[in-house]
Amino acid sequence: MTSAPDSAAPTERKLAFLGTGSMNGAVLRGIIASGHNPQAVNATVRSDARAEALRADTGVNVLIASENPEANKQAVSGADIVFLGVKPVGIQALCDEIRDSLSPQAVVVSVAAAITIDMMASHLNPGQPIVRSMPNTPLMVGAGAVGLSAGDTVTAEALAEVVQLLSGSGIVHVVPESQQNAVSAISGSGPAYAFYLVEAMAKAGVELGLDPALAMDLARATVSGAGKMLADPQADPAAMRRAVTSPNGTTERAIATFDAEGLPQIMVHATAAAAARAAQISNELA
Ligand SMILES: NC(=O)C1=CN([C@@H]2O[C@H](COP(=O)(O)OP(=O)(O)OC[C@H]3O[C@@H](n4cnc5c(N)ncnc54)[C@H](O)[C@@H]3O)[C@@H](O)[C@H]2O)C=CC1
Ligand SMILES: O=C(O)[C@@H]1CCC=N1
Repeated sequence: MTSAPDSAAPTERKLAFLGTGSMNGAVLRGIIASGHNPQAVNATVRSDARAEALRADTGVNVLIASENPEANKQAVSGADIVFLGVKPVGIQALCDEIRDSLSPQAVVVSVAAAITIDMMASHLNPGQPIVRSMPNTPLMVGAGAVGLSAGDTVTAEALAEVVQLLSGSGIVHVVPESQQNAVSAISGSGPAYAFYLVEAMAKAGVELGLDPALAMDLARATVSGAGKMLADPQADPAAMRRAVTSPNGTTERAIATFDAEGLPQIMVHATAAAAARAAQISNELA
């Protein structure tokens, strides 16, 4: 068992982000926006352009892995918490690469879909603390959702530290690892469903005769505004929907059409397909 050393203040703890693309970049931006010292953070990327953007946005130390073969190893040296942000197919090779550069107490947090704690453990040193997470990109604006599952060598204190770190930019739930594919299908992929809804609403507006730019502006502002209303943890989406739906009015006709054409069932099918794909990727990479 390991425990998080208490030598540094939480905002000074050394962090490393390996593969700082869309998702790990969103986690990093959320953590920096919530007050973590950027000088305590190393991040690796594979392009100069991404390195420049990340330095400008966050002030963290950026290493370019495509130019420096030691970048990932250097980034994790002395780190307390290491976020793995490459595609699922690359996680195990990344674990092999950094295994002997990690401090034995460093908590390895993967953001990858489908990669189990056991799959990572077999590519890291025995006892290395491992957390499997499923975050989402709204973390970058302080409105994310994260599911976390801890391996059995992660202490309660170390898990609490990861929860605290991410809680500054979203809600965090600790879930059994067996539920991670479902979390991925709902909140990991979910921002894409909301963006897809905006695209569909804008297209529908054009069908109704609106100018495309106007239709997109209305759709974007509407979903964004509804999202802000939902940010209150007490918000009840069904009650909020009813408040918009006048009896025998216009909204009622639209919702009746969604129901008649099976939108709730489509959501069940779509998320089942996403979760099944995660299980399939696990099997392919095991
Ligand atoms: N994009 C999303 O909304 C979400 C993604 N995820 C997970 O996040 C992971 C990354 O996905 P994205 O961010 O979408 O992909 P991405 O392609 O934007 O980010 C991956 C980054 O890693 C870099 N990279 C690859 N190998 C590297 C190496 N050896 N060293 C340093 N950098 C390296 C790539 O250049 C790229 O910038 C995946 O495992 C995915 O399952 C999880 C939840 C949501
Ligand atoms: O599409 C994917 O596989 C990743 C995992 C959840 C969101 N993006």
